[in-house]
Order: sequence, then structure tokens, then C-alpha cells
Amino acid sequence: MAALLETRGVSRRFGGLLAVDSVDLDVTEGEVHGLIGPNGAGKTTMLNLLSGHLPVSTGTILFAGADITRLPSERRAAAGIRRTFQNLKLFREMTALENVMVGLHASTRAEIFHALLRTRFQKREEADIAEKARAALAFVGLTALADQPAGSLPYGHQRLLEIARAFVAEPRLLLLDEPAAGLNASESRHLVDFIFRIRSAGTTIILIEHHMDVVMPTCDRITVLNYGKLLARGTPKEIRADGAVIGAYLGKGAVAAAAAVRKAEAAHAAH
Ligand SMILES: Nc1ncnc2c1ncn2[C@@H]1O[C@H](COP(=O)(O)OP(=O)(O)OP(=O)(O)O)[C@@H](O)[C@H]1O
Repeated sequence: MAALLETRGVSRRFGGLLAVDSVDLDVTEGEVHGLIGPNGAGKTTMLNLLSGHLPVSTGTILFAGADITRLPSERRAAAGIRRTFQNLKLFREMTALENVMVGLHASTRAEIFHALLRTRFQKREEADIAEKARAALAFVGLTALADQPAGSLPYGHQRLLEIARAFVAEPRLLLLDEPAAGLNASESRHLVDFIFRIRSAGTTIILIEHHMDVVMPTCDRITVLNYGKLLARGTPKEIRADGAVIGAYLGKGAVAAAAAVRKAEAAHAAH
């Protein structure tokens, strides 16, 4: 399969700190690609560079063969790159359904504002949008909560809602920033299943996550960052066995990660 996203020598400096240091990332179309590493390794900064929420200091980003390094985030969203945020960015007073509809209307704050104002016309289009949004809510199992204000939903449901909002536009590339943060064990299992289903729908995913029980079963390949630099890349099995990764990150969790990889292999075999 061809590379959908490539970065070449991408760096981001904050004053004296090189948060992302000359990283080459290759993400193949159709895969779930994990981006892991210790706290402060530069994962979220890298995601911000990919989505256009931060400009690179140096380097190049190619998406589907086109140079998107200087495109603003809304143009990248229009090109098929959608994301979620570590700290949820839902409209708390709007219903779950309305939040997902926003994902179809718009990708920028200005567009969202415009979208909120134009709800009294283009009724047919609105009906189509509502139907798609309902399908996305059903996809994450939130149909029963469609008319509840987003802010009133349990935290785990809010996380799923944010993913539904990013996914509803059928992006080519979905960037998930710590989607399992704050989820309980059963919600995490639901998330794993959901990631498999998004992948089956043809969407490529970059997944930042600390929970190895989510990363190991879902990822086809993993890139590991440490102090902003690329530390390792490979399949979950290779990453689990990589001495540098174990030393820098997996540490004591490596045993648990190994068990997760075995489960991953079984899950991949089943899909
Ligand atoms: N806007 C900013 N200004 C200054 N420094 C920043 C900024 N954003 C991130 N950093 C610094 O860049 C480094 C990388 O941060 P980043 O959030 O990308 O790491 P991370 O791997 O996502 O960490 P975590 O797993 O804790 O979310 C950290 O040292 C952080 O303090």
C-alpha cells in the first residue's frame, strides 16, 4: 500500500526546547499507526503539526503525495484530515446529535459559527446531515443519548462523541489524541472495537495513546518518540521486543504489553 502521510525532517521548536526533532514518519494508507512515547516526548506536538494546529519550524509534510506543510488546518480538514483533542472540545450545551452535525458542517471555528446561523435554510441538506450524524452516533453506540446536552454525558461517552464528530465526515486520515484517557475497562474495550470498525471503513488512523491494551491490539505499526526524536518503529511485536523502547518507555509495562500483543495477534486473525 502507498504512503498516505509522510513527514521528512519535521521539527518544532518552543524557545530553547526542540519538542519534535527531525522526525520522519511514514503512515501507510489503511493502517492504524500508533504514536507512543513517554510524557513530553512530543506526540501531541507532532499531531498538531500534522493537523496544522501548529506550524513546523522545519521539515516537510506530504499527504497523499501533496505538500501540505503550509496549509492551514481548515484546508487540511477539507483535504480529509480530521482529529480529536486530548482535552475534549465539545459544545457542552448543544445536544450530542448537534455536536456530530457540526463535524459535517465545518472544521473551523468561523465555519462552525456560520453553520450554527444557517440552520433555518437548506432543510433538505440539514436532513441529510442529521441522518449521517445519527448513523455516526449509532456507530459509537450513543443513539439513545442523541438529544442529551453533550456536557451532561458521562466522560467516556463524551470521548466517543468527539470521535464520532471527527469520523462522521469520513476522513481519509483520523488523528486520535489519547482517546482512551479516562475510559474505564469496558469503555476501552468498546474503543478497541470501534477503532477496528473505523479501519474497516477505510479510514487510516494515527493513534496517540498511553494505554497499551488499546495500542497493541489495534495498531498495525507503531512509531516511538523519545525527547522529540524517533526512537523506534515497527510492528507491535517488534516494538515490544525493542530494548531501547523497553528501557525508555515500556519498562515494567513490557510484560503486560507482551500479553496485549498476543491478544492483538489473535484479534487481527479474527478480523
Ligand atoms: N505551546 C508550547 N509551548 C512551550 N512548550 C511546549 C508547548 N507545547 C508543548 N511543549 C513542550 O514540548 C514538549 C513535548 O510536549 P507534548 O505535549 O508534545 O508531549 P507528549 O508526548 O504529547 O506528552 P504527553 O504524553 O504528556 O501528552 C514538552 O516538554 C512540553 O512541555
